[in-house]
Amino acid sequence: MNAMGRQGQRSGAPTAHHQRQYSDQLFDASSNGRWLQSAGLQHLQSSNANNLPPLQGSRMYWNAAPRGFNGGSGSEYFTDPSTPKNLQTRNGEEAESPSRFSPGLLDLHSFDTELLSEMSVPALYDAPSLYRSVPGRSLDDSDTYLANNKQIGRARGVPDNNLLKSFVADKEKASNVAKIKVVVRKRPLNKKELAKNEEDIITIEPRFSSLTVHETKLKVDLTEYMEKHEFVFDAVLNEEVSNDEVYRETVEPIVPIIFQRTKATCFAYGQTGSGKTYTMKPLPLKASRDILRLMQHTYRNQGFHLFFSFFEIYGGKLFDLLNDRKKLCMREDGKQQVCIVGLQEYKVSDVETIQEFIEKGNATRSTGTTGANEESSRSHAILQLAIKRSADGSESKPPKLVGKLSFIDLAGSERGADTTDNDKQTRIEGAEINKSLLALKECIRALDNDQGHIPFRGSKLTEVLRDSFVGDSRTVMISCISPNSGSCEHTLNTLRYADRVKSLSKGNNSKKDTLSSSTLNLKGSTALPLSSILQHGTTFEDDIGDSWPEQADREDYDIPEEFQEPEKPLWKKNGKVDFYSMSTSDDKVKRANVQTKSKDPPKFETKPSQGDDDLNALLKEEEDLVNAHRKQVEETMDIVKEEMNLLVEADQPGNQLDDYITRLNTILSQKAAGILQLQNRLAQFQRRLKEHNVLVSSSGC
Ligand SMILES: Nc1ncnc2c1ncn2[C@@H]1O[C@H](COP(=O)(O)OP(=O)(O)OP(=O)(O)O)[C@@H](O)[C@H]1O
Repeated sequence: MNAMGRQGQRSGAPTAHHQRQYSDQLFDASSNGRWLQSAGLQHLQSSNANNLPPLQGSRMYWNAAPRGFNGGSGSEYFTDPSTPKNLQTRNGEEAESPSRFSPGLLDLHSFDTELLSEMSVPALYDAPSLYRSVPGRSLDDSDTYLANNKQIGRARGVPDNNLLKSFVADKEKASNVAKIKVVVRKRPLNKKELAKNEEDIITIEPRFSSLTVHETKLKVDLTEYMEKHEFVFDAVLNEEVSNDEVYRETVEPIVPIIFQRTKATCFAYGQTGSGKTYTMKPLPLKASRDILRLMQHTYRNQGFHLFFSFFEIYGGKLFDLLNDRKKLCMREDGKQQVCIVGLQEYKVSDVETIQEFIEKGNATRSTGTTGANEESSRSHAILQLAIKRSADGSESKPPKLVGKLSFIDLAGSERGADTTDNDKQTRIEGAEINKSLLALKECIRALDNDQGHIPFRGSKLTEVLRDSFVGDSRTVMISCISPNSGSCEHTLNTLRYADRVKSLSKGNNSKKDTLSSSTLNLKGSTALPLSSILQHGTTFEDDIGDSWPEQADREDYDIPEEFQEPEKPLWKKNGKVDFYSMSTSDDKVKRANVQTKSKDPPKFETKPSQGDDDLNALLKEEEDLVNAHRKQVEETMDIVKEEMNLLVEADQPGNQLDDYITRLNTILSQKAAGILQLQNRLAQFQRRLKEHNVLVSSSGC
């Protein structure tokens, strides 16, 4: 049975729309080989489209159970799908016809973002609780303020001084909302895991937005030891955190700024069964509620409208979830802007209608069963809330797009290696999913790096999201992790992915060259010692008031010194030792202490053991340094291996993948060169230590 059959596609009567057949891009297997060769991985070349490695999987059967976004709990599903055309609002009125504003050929860009008269971001932003979880708080609490807000209804007029000031202040607040926010959510152990007595290997320190993965490893002699991996993110949410709190931490802060010509994207990433759908489900409805409130209060009578669309990307193809899974086409116009041909967009003005649409869409989504999740999303579902505005307040002309909030429930990042089922369809699904996850990561990196070229064409997902990534955009990534020991490797992969996405997000978006950005990405994957962050003075108190605190500057403790400064002489004839500057803050503290000591006039050490002690301590430091770098290289190798797996499974080369491999190779060679340099230094040091010992013993001490 083909993919479509298995999805139970409906043959609902298509509405009359312009459609253009989209033919999937054919990928050149030879270029697949090229990038593998460039990475020195020719042996993986056989893993191309015609010869994929057997993907294992515990996916047993196809299951078209509805799932996806809705406003309810994880277990709520839509049970009574009706076609959107027949949708009625609660008060019996018919919902706006999709064709009223949707011309059938929906060009995501044809409605140019309107040049709005400058308008303040609602003072909702003033509430610190928007950034920190306060139980029971909702936008309702702000209604009184909003109703009295003098800016209401004035924004279109000539701004007076205060309004202007307020606008500037609000604008600043809006720009304080980081371009990329990475939040991690841990789910509780499930029944299966509890029954198997699986351990919870994740500890969370919410105060420092940090978490530790406790990985059990085996030594060569087969004794067990524990390796700790520490990570720090913008926020880390433990298993007790409610969906309301997740909303407050992630989406609530960006809702007001989509009225400010911002396009925001919120997506969940993680292993299959880690809680992505559970997390994403309630967010769109909560956001719609807040958007409608803002429209009805702050922006009342200002011509704003909310539009709703919901579609999925399955196997690289687009399907309208609100129009009987009608196949959609994507095309680029002359300005390289993406249009989704035939996507139904509905004007909505009440929460009930939105909920019905969400449920309707969820009911239509493609799901399957994986080992970790009986109802696994095998597609990326994209729910978009678009804010549009009628230019002159009248509805004679189509309204223009002002801002957009996209919610993406990504398909599970189950790796080929985890699946035992190697049926072709499953492999194609897996390859497509991995390809898009990889492409998404690349786009986010490129964006945050302000790179001129954003590799949107890496996948359908990124092509579709193109307009959410250009211009003034915000991205919230929620990384979902499973706590059980059996998921340790996946959890580490998810956290490394998240860390690499985050590693470039310092809020300043300064230009960085490709190489250094890649270096940072890779560095970011190395677990950050909490101690070093604390030493940088970042405290919880410092973070309060700053919604999305910037990370401590990683360069301070992550860039190997040998790449920054020329080597200094190690040991001078007068017996005074010059110390290397070290790369970690810990080491810097040590060095500072040692240097303070060495300010005293050097005394001739009569006890050889003292000099030896100093030198031995130094030798130990050198050894530690070499080991640290070796570990870093090993970790980098792990990352490269993981990326390679993804690339192979994604099975789609593309130019950006070539570039990516080249960058990884460069970083690896740099790291290897660094290790070699350190080893030479160590050997040199050992020679000098020997000389020193000879000197000391010949002086008769
Ligand atoms: N934070 C949580 N609290 C309670 N239950 C949760 C939580 N997160 C997930 N679950 C439960 O775990 C199961 C799997 O979650 P979910 O379907 O959201 O995973 P997923 O990451 O979307 O998987 P897939 O990628 O396969 O679609 C569901 O039964 C869900 O209700």
